[in-house]
Amino acid sequence: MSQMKHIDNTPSTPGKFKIEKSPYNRLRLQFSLAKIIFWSLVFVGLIFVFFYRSPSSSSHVSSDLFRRSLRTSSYGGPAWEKKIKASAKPRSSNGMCVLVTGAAGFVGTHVSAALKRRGNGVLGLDNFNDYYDPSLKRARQELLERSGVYIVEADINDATLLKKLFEIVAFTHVMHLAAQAGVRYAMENPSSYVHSNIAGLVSMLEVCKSVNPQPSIVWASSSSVYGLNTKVPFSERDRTDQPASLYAATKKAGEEIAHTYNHIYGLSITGLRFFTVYGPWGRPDMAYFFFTRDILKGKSVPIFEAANHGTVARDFTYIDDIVKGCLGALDTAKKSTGSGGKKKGPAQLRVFNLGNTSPVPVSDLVSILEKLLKVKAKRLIMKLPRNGDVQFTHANISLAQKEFGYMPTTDLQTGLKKFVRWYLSYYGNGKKRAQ
Ligand SMILES: O=C(O)[C@H]1O[C@H](OP(=O)(O)OP(=O)(O)OC[C@H]2O[C@@H](n3ccc(=O)[nH]c3=O)[C@H](O)[C@@H]2O)[C@H](O)[C@@H](O)[C@H]1O
Repeated sequence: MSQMKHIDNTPSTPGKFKIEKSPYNRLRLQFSLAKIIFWSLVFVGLIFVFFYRSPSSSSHVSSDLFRRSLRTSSYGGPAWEKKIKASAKPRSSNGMCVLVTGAAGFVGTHVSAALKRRGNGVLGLDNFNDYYDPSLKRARQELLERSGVYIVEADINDATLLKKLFEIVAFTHVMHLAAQAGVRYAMENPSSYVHSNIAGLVSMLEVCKSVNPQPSIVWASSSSVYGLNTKVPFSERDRTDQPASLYAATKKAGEEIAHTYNHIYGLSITGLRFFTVYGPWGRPDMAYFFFTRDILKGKSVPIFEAANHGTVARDFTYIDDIVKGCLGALDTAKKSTGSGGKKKGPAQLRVFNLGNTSPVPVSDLVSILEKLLKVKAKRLIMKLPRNGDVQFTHANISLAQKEFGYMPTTDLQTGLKKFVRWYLSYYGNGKKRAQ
């Protein structure tokens, strides 16, 4: 301290000592100080405004996120509640009543329609984001509306809305399919995966744990959690700690989050690891879909190849088989044991592979499409990019088979035939094409 005092009192120049002695100069110094502070504040303010408003800063990502998924349309009112109740009403009084998130998505549409067909009450929820052509989602919505399924347009991060839905309807089950899909897109827009697959999942589980009665939850995990695992076929007991993409990492995180909510709150939770699901009304970002579009357009088709001409293969699984698996999981889901945020006893926690058990090389997929479309593909062999892809997937389905009789019956040739028929009828034979 005494040393500090010494330093403070020692002028670096004799002149400086004199300035501080004169009252006039002290006034001038205070005035200059005030000026410096003023201009510093102006400068800091300008920097703040620049970064806050800059389109290339991180705010771009958040505004993009907002545009893509936080769009929650206005809701409420007696007419709105009436629509919800009508959609969610099961045919028989003891029937299942299911909230399907991601209902305008590929799997969500098929599962919602199947549940409604067999007499369950179904309410859809979807944010209709533009990850891929939203008009396809709107067309799926029309399809569902015709069969009596209403879709509420909102994001799963909107907890107020979720709570409101549970106030209107005591859902027995939640089929949680809303997610940011796609393995490669995770490098372009990583925050969208965190937003939907992690924050969105937690938002949904938070509401489910606090309502009374708690619903049973079945949700979409992914074959991608096996990542760099090389032991085939992939079994639920295999390691899943080497994800190759952020998509896979968020799905793996989802499985751990599910464990936590099961453990603390007694929620009954079943995760389904889907293996490359394809079929009519599918996702335009997936290879079989845009290969079809590009073969018809005469554009080249990039076919990935592993090192040393290694085959890249997928356990492509047809949508109808996946729907059967989803319904089987819902039907065998036990009740949650907690209520109002408190656990009363141990609850069911399961994970199942839903695959086809017969991987097909991507080049064979292209050959099948060529035959069905009667057009030769312009093949462009490319090195498997290091952006999230794994070389192969192959499901062991014995667990799902044992638990609820899951047994896929559609081979790739048969499934693609149905897909191509739908594609041509939906987009027209070369007239209206997928974007
Ligand atoms: O099972 C899953 O959990 C995931 O399945 C799906 O991922 P993937 O199996 O990667 O499907 P998809 O992109 O159709 O590529 C198919 C094949 O074509 C190869 N492929 C792909 C693109 C390309 O340009 N060329 C190519 O050869 C590519 O290497 C691959 O071998 C879902 O998109 C994902 O959301 C998730 O659900």
